[in-house]
Amino acid sequence: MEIKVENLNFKYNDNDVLSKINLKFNSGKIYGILGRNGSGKTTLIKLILGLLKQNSGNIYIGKENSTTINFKKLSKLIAFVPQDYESQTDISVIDIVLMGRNPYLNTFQNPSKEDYKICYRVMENLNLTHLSNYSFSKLSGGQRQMVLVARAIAQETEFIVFDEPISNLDIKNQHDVLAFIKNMANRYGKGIIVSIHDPNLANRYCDNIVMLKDGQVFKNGLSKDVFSENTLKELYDIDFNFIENDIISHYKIN
Ligand SMILES: Nc1ncnc2c1ncn2[C@@H]1O[C@H](COP(=O)(O)OP(=O)(O)OP(=O)(O)O)[C@@H](O)[C@H]1O
Repeated sequence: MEIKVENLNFKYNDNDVLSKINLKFNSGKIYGILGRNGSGKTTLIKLILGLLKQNSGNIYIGKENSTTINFKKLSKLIAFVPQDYESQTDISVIDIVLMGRNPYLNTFQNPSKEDYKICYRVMENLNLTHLSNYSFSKLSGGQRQMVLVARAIAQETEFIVFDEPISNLDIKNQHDVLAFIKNMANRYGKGIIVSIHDPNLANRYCDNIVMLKDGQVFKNGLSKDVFSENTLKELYDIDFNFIENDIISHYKIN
């Protein structure tokens, strides 16, 4: 499947946030979206998910236009992992993961044994089984993030969109989640769109990179072609060095 963004423009009130965005995302690849705070990464993700409506331009999810596709159908094609999700209610972890099965259920239909099996398998793969009866609202930010990843995987969609999935995670979990995501793309052919701040991790795990700057696509291409010391300096306004395969940033304190 392909997600195609065509000549997209979006404003909040009178402020241009995204202008003339043209992008294509394909199944089986990981696309990292980079850009400084406020550059429009979350806005682009919300537009793809149909949570915001563009002022002009089109987004195609496969052959369907995002403005006319029905929500249930969209939920079987794209899953979303938000930055965080605060639940005030005392809902258990397994019930959160089971929400990933909602697109496959009719109104008032309870999840089947098969739905439970899918959710428990995903939780086992993410080492979350021991948390299944915990209250979601009492977990740490990082644990909540892992549970939201599990919910998205249980949704069994062609694409998964992650908004900064590793921002709350310790270094080991950052690599675990990104390696897991990479496996989803390489082994199961899922398309992954992930907004991410760390260029080093993006370089290591993403096939393609989209850099947003001043509301426009600044660079778009294969990671190996896009990442350079000059490009990163232009994007973030600090110096970078490439040492073998690692990208090291240098911030001078005056
Ligand atoms: N609800 C809103 N109303 C008005 N302006 C908004 C709203 N949400 C975001 N913006 C503005 O839109 C611009 C893009 O925001 P967005 O959240 O897409 O950036 P981002 O690249 O995801 O940032 P970050 O890295 O900090 O998460 C920013 O200038 C922000 O102030």
